[in-house]
Amino acid sequence: MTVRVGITGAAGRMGRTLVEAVAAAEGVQLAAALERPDSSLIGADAGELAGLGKNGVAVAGDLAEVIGDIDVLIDFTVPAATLANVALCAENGVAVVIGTTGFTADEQARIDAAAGKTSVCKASNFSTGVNLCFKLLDMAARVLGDDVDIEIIEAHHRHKIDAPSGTALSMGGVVANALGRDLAEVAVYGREGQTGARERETIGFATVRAGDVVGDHTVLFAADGERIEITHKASSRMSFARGAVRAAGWLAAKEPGLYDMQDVLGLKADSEDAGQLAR
Ligand SMILES: NC(=O)C1=CN([C@@H]2O[C@H](COP(=O)(O)OP(=O)(O)OC[C@H]3O[C@@H](n4cnc5c(N)ncnc54)[C@H](OP(=O)(O)O)[C@@H]3O)[C@@H](O)[C@H]2O)C=CC1
Ligand SMILES: O=C(O)C1=N[C@H](C(=O)O)C[C@H](O)C1
Repeated sequence: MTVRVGITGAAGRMGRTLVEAVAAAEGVQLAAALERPDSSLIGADAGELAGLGKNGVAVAGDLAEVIGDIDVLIDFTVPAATLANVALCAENGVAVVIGTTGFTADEQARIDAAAGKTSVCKASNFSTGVNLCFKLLDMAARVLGDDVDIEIIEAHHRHKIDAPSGTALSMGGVVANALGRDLAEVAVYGREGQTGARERETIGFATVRAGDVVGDHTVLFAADGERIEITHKASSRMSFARGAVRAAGWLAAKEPGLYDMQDVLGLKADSEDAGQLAR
C-alpha cells in the first residue's frame, strides 16, 4: 500500500526538504502540500518549490479541503498551526507526524488528547543519530550518576524562534530521568551575574544562535579530573526529513496513540522511559 502524505509549511526550510525526502522514499507519495491560506505561494507547484521540478501537487491553503486525500500529515511549522492541524486530523482519523518544537505543557496536553483519537508520532528530532544519542545519554547518566556536573550546549541558525531547542530539552529530560531528577526543578536556562557556585543536581542549558548552523547538540558530563562529551552535529536537514518520512510510513498502520522516533526505530525495548522523554 502506498501511504498518501500531506506536508504543511511546504515552502519552509523543513517543508521543502520533506517534499524532497518523500520523492526519494519508497511506499509514500506526496498527495498534498500546504501553506498559510493568504500565502502568495498558493497554487505553486510543490516540486518546483523544493527544487525538484514539477510534481503536479499544487500548494493548498486549507487543510480541510485536502484532508480526504491523505493518510498521514507531516507537520513542521509553529505550535499554533500544528495544534489546529492536529485537531482536524484527529476529527478525520488522519495520522500526524509532528516535528514542530516549542510547545507549552498545556499545548502538549492537547496533543496527548488528540492521540486518543488518531495515531500521532511526535519527536523533537527525527534523525537516527540524535535518537541513538538519547540512548547513549541514558547510559552515561546512569553510570556517572551524581559524580558529574551536566551541561547541555546547543547551536542553531539565526532564524530559529524557540530556545532551548526541543532536542536539548529532550536530552535534559533523558538525563534527568536517568538520575531520578525532575527537569522542571533542576534546569538552569543560562547564567548571568552573581550566580553563586554550581549546585551538583542542576542541569544547565546554553544556547547559541548564529549563521546557518543546522543543529549542534553537546551534553557535557564533567567530573574532577575528566570530562565526557556526547555530541551530535547535523550538517543537512535531510537527516531530519528522512526520519520523519520513515515515521509517516510506519505510523500509517498504527492504532491511535502517542508514539515517538524511538518507537519507529525500535529503540524502546530495554529502556521505556528514555524513549518517552525523547519527544
Ligand atoms: N523534529 C525535528 O526533527 C525538527 C524540528 N524542526 C522544527 O520544525 C519547525 C519548523 O522549522 P523550519 O522549517 O526551520 O521553519 P520555517 O520557518 O522555515 O518553516 C515553517 C513553515 O511553517 C509555516 N507557518 C508558520 N506559521 C504558520 C501558520 N500559522 N499557519 C500555517 N503555516 C505556518 C511557514 O510559513 P511562513 O513562512 O508564511 O510563516 C513556513 O512555511 C520548528 O519548530 C523547528 O524547531 C526543525 C528541524 C528538525
Ligand atoms: O529549528 C531547527 O532548525 C531545529 N529544531 C529542532 C529542535 O528544536 O531541536 C531539531 C533540530 O535541532 C533543528
